[in-house]
Amino acid sequence: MENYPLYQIIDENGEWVNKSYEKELNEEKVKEFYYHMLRIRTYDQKGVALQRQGRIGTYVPFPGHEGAQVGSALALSENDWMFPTYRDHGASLTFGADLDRMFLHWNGRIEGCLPSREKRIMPASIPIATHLPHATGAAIAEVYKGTDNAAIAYFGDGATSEGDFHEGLNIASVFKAPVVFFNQNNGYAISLPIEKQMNSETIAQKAVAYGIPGVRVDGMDVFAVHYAVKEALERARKGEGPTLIEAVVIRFGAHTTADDPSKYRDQEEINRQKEAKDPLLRLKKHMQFRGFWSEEWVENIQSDIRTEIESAVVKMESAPTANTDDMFDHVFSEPTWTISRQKEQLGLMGGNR
Ligand SMILES: Cc1ncc(C[n+]2csc(CCOP(=O)(O)OP(=O)(O)O)c2C)c(N)n1
Ligand SMILES: [Mg+2]
Repeated sequence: MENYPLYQIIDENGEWVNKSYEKELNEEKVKEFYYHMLRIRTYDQKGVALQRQGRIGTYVPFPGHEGAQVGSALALSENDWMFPTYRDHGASLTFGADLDRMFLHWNGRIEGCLPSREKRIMPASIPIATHLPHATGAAIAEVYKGTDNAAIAYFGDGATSEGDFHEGLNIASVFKAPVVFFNQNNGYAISLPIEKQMNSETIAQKAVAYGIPGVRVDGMDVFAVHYAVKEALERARKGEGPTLIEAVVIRFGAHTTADDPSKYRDQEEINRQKEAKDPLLRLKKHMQFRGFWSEEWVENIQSDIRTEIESAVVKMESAPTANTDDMFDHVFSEPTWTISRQKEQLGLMGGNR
C-alpha cells in the first residue's frame, strides 16, 4: 500500500489536499465536471426507474462511479479510443456518445449496440476483460499510422483475475502501446468481495509485473482521476507506453437491476458511505467553499438535463420493437451454420421480425 499511495486533490469535505492544479481548476472547468456528473446520475436514475417499470430490460447502475467516469472521459482527446464495459455508459456519454442511442441500447435496438458514429467509442464489453487486448491493438495501430491518438480501456477489479487482463497489459508494455488501463475498483465482482477474489493488496501493484507505472487514485475525487488519466495519456502520447490506474470507488447500488445486494452487503453501511463519500456531494462542498455554487445554476442545468433525457425516452419508446434476427446478424460477417440454425429455430418459435 505504501508504494501506491492514494492520489487525492480534494478530500471528503471538498477541501484541497493538493493544490498543483488549482489555477487550471477555475469556475468554468469545475462546473463542467459537476454538469457531467449530474447528467450521468440523472440518466442513471432514469435507467433504474425504466427497468423497474418494465419499460427496458436489465439495466446496469453506476452510482458512486460518476467521479471516475467523468474525470477519465474528460481527460481524453477528440480522436482517442474508448473501450467501455457494461457499467461505463456514464463515461461514454461524457465522451460524446449519443444519448438517444444509449437508451435504444437498453431497449435492445441494434442501433444502440453498434459502435458510436459520433466518437471512437466501442460497444460496451459484456465479457469481462476481453476488450483489453482490443484496446491494446487499437493503440498499436495508431502508432503504425503515426498519430498521437491513444486508447483507454475501462474494467473492474474482478476483470484483473482474467487471462485477457494479463495478455492486454503484457503486449501493451512490450510494444509501448499508447493505452491507459483504467480500473474502477469497487471492491466487488457481482457479489464476490475483493478479498476473496485476489491476494494482492492493491490493483495498482499489478503493474510491476509488466514493468509499467501503476497509479492508485481516489475514484470519488473527480479531479484526482482527471489528472491521473491526463498524465498517463501524456506519457502514452510521448511513446512512454501504458499505465495501469486503479480508481478506488464505492458502488452504491446493485451490480445490475437483476441483483439484490442486501443479500451480501450491509445496506446501512452503504447509506453511511453515500452520505460521506458521494462524489457529487464532495464536488458540491468544494464549489461552495470556492464560491462557485449557486442553487439557481444547478436548477437550470438539472432542468435542461431532464428535458434532454425525457426526449430520449420518448424516442426510445416510439422506436419499433427490437428484431430478434439482429442477435445473429452481427456476430460474424458470414454466419456460421450454428448461428444460422439458431436464427431459424428462433424464427419458428415466433421470433420478432
Ligand atoms: C468472461 C466473463 N466471465 C464471467 C462473466 C459474468 N460476470 C458479469 S459481471 C461479473 C463481475 C465483474 O466484476 P468487476 O470486473 O469487478 O466489474 P464490476 O461489475 O464491479 O464493474 C462477472 C463475473 C462475464 N460477463 N464474462
Ligand atoms: Mg467490481
